[in-house]
Amino acid sequence: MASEPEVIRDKTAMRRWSRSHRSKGKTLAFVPTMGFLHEGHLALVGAAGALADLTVVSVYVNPGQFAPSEDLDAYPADLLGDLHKLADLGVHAVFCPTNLYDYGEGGGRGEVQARRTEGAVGSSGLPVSCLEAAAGDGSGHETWVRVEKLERGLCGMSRPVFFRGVATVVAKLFNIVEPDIAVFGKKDYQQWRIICRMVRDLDFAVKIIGSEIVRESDGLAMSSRNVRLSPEEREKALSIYKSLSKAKYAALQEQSTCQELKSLVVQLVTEAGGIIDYVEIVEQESLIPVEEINRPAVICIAAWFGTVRLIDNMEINP
Ligand SMILES: Nc1ncnc2c1ncn2[C@@H]1O[C@H](COP(=O)(O)OP(=O)(O)OP(=O)(O)O)[C@@H](O)[C@H]1O
Ligand SMILES: CC(C)(CO)[C@@H](O)C(=O)[O-]
Ligand code: BAL
Repeated sequence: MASEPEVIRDKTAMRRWSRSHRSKGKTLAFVPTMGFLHEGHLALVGAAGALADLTVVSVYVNPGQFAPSEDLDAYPADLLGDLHKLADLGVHAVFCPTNLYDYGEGGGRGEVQARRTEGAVGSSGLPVSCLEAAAGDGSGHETWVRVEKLERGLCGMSRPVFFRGVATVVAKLFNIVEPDIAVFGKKDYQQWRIICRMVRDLDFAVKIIGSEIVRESDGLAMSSRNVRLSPEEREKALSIYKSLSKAKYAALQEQSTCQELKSLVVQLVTEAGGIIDYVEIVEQESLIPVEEINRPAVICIAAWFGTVRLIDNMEINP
């Protein structure tokens, strides 16, 4: 039986742990998560375990990537359950930071307490994240990593603070954990591409692995947010997978135009009762919209079912 992972809550202790193992020649693979782990996460952890001597998983719901109007407070959590699952997989350390944005007296605000300030805007006039909203005037943490073009479209349209928050927290986690390899899921396709670009552009010495989407047996992409769907919404949400599969078939067999493919997905999801945020077909690496599928593309969707916003995608390789 595998031994229990070391649970580390302090960022300095995390860096010390990593450095002590790295100084003995061990390689580290890292899987960042927001917890409430499901088989999708566990597949990433399994992939990570095969790629390095030691595996570190972080469990942290990052206020810096949620706008005050989003679902930070409703995000599901089950740390004990997560630790059991990670112990079964032989994970070596679980990083659950309590001081990620704490820079000491006078230099930071400690961890976020008050999170919600609807419609908060920063001094730049741009919407702020729950991190700045909690600090009141945004004077705590003020350094942000932005992957300027890749963050604009798709989820970036309706979540304007999301990707700078993700890029920033992942950069912080990389600086603390100092992994050799990090594994991200392709379910969050734009996020994965953004992290790859950030690592390239900023010369992080971390190899990024993109891991395939893990689905429920009926096709719904696994997501921590699925637990917030009612049984009826869960049924309706299946229209995402069904419509993407039909669109992929139509792209490959019938050479439909991208406009036709997008209309098909919009129609099927809307008929099922979903509210479309976006449906877009983009190049796999640049995420630039395409008119015709004559090169590797990916069809991406975000849609609401009740109060739950789900994302999914399917790569199309002509
Ligand atoms: N079904 C899945 N297949 C593959 N990777 C996944 C899947 N679900 C999540 N991941 C990956 O796990 C990592 C952590 O994601 P996260 O903790 O946000 O889980 P999540 O299920 O995506 O939650 P939610 O979608 O509700 O935010 C990310 O790299 C994400 O892409
Ligand atoms: C990468 C991540 C852990 C950063 O908070 C998060 O966006 C996620 O779980 O996908
Ligand atoms: N998996 C993406 C994290 C988020 O939606 O905030």
